[in-house]
Amino acid sequence: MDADRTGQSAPGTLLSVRGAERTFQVGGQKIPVLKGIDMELRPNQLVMLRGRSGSGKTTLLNMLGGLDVPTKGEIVFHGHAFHKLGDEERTAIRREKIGFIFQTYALMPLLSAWENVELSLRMAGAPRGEWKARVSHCLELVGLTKRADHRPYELSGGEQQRVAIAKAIAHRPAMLLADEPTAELDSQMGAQVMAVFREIIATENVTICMTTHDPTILEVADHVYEMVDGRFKAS
Ligand SMILES: Nc1ncnc2c1ncn2[C@@H]1O[C@H](COP(=O)(O)OP(=O)(O)OP(=O)(O)O)[C@@H](O)[C@H]1O
Repeated sequence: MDADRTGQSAPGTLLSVRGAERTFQVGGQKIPVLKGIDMELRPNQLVMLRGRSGSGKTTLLNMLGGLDVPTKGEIVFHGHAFHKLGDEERTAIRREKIGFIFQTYALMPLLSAWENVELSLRMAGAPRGEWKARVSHCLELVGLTKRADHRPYELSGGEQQRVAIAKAIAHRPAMLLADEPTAELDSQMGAQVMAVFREIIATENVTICMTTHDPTILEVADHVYEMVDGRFKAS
């Protein structure tokens, strides 16, 4: 990779965002959604983005994961300057180093929990000989060893979200991005998901950045960024 496409960030930084703006063009109109974001993610952190609906959390999360690029500003992940890379290059980095978790689990309905996690290793191109041990380890981490043969419809919402977490970490990403991962869960199941997140950070060398509306789970975060109308409120 040439020097132009690599980025420098401070030592110990996994991801850095500098002056990021995102404007969408709708019809003839320009709509500014992110208006100058600066943030940092360090290894083994749990970071939360909170803010009202429409404040720009999902737009930012998409940029952190290289699904979208800023109109202006810089995003450097793991030494890769996302703002200078094309779709294909960002996709390749994403496949290898980033995991995603969504509000609505995103599992394959006809596959068992085990097969869902295995699919993620298959897609990442992990050697077949490693699948069994890794799937088993990931399901154990999320406390679902006994549910390995169940299909999503045979699992509770919280269990399905934990399968989705096992699936997202199977290929050993450095960063996990989660958009409202507890929004569909009751408070007990939400707390279980947060406990799993803390466990994964402690044992899998991963940083998690998630959006949330739920004030009760903010206290487990290492850092909270509050977003108001496309900017971070000073904390
Ligand atoms: N592709 C797009 N084109 C035009 N406008 C967009 C696009 N994506 C997002 N927006 C607008 O940007 C604003 C922020 O949306 P975003 O989904 O980032 O907010 P959010 O904070 O994640 O909200 P929620 O909590 O409801 O998910 C909204 O007004 C939305 O309509």
